[in-house]
Amino acid sequence: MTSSHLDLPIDETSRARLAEQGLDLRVVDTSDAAEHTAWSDAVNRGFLGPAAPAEQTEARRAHVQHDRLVGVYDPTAAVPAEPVATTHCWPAELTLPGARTVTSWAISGVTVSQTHRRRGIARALIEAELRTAVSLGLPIAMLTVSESTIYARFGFSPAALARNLTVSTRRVRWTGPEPTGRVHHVTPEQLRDQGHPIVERVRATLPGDVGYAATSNFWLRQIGLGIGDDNAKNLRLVRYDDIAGTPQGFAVYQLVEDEADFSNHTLKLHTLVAATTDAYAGLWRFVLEMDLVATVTAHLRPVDEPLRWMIDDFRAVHVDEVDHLWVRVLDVATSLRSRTYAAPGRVVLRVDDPLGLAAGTFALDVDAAGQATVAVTDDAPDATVTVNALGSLLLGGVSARTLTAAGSVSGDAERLDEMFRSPVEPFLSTWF
Ligand SMILES: CC(=O)SCCNC(=O)CCNC(=O)[C@H](O)C(C)(C)COP(=O)(O)OP(=O)(O)OC[C@H]1O[C@@H](n2cnc3c(N)ncnc32)[C@H](O)[C@@H]1OP(=O)(O)O
Repeated sequence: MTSSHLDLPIDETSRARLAEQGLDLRVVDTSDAAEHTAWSDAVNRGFLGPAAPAEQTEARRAHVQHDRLVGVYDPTAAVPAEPVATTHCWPAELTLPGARTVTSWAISGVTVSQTHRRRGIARALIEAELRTAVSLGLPIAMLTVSESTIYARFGFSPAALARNLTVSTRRVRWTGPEPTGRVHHVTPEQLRDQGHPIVERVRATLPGDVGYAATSNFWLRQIGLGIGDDNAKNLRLVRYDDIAGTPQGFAVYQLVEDEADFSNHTLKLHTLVAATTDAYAGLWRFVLEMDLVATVTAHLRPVDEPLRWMIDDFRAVHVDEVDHLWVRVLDVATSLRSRTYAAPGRVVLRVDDPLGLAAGTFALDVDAAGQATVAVTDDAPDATVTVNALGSLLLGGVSARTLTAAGSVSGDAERLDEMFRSPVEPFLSTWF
């Protein structure tokens, strides 16, 4: 990296563009409680949430000390200290196929006040963050989205999908493996220490997953210890230990009563993380066979979830698929080098990028072990891809044939699929 993300100055191009509108683009000083509070209040309002109590906002400040917060300020606004637009970015580890990780630029907290919308402020902010990531030497930017209509224009594309499941548990008989371990009810404090190492073990091999620290609000909110979590009291936590007593998985859920029929509860499964297939079976079976429950809903589950192959009624599970992790390649050679490939070979890729950040022609040579070397080349391309398509292909979960049909890939899709497809479907297990 050329510089730390905390001391890199604000992007000059976007600063100048917004200054023409009388707006001031700057990095928020997180050591200044009032400045952070004003930024945080703007984010809450931008995402249509309630105002947060002062002590919660102050507690959150500790969690953003290593992040880059940006605000756009309008000196003519009635409350000029409160930004009219925000972003929140930090470097995070993204897993790629082959259990490789690459530090990428996570972009979050993108809001523009309703009073200032549709005059190019979000565009200035996003383009600034892309150039910031390039300045930091980070090859990829990534985000999760509130609406799937916003980010393609900036070169992002869905790279890991997710599923929401609804299971009619009365139709289900378990036909999967007999779990050999044991489920324990645990406290949030127990899971705080025991659960995060399991999350890390899974993340290390799961393309699309993104790392977060054991002290982060991302982790703490999953187990009911997040700041200002009104729902925490409703959460139930279980841990799965293998036959030797080693924790191998956990689940977090809550129960919702049907007031007309006490035997008709819904179990909302918030999280189920399993580092072994035995733990996976043990936790799902526990959830599916709970008395007084007729429906299990599970949000944010992997596309290749084995569950339906472990019960006798495939149609007891209703599946809804959504986009989840969006990826934007900034440095093609480093991105392509940062993963392994399913088949050896050579492919010359031309990458088209309207923003000009990643455009070029690159020769990808993969050896018998799946390791890549990448070089800029003048050779004729075997395939041409948009930068959006490259982001989707990079994680291995979207086929080049599909993207050819969609018009974002042309050329030798068959060879791209042989090389790029991942045996594990990419999945991001959190929101950010
Ligand atoms: C990673 C994240 O944080 S995801 C969260 C995104 N934020 C939200 O959903 C909060 C509520 N919405 C907002 O705060 C704002 O409406 C934003 C951030 C979505 C857009 O901000 P604006 O400043 O109005 O966008 P801006 O004027 O820069 O528009 C940029 C482009 O995106 C388009 N665009 C903006 N918002 C939307 C939208 N909601 N849906 C589709 N297109 C959109 C514009 O038409 C424009 O297109 P063009 O440049 O190709 O002609």
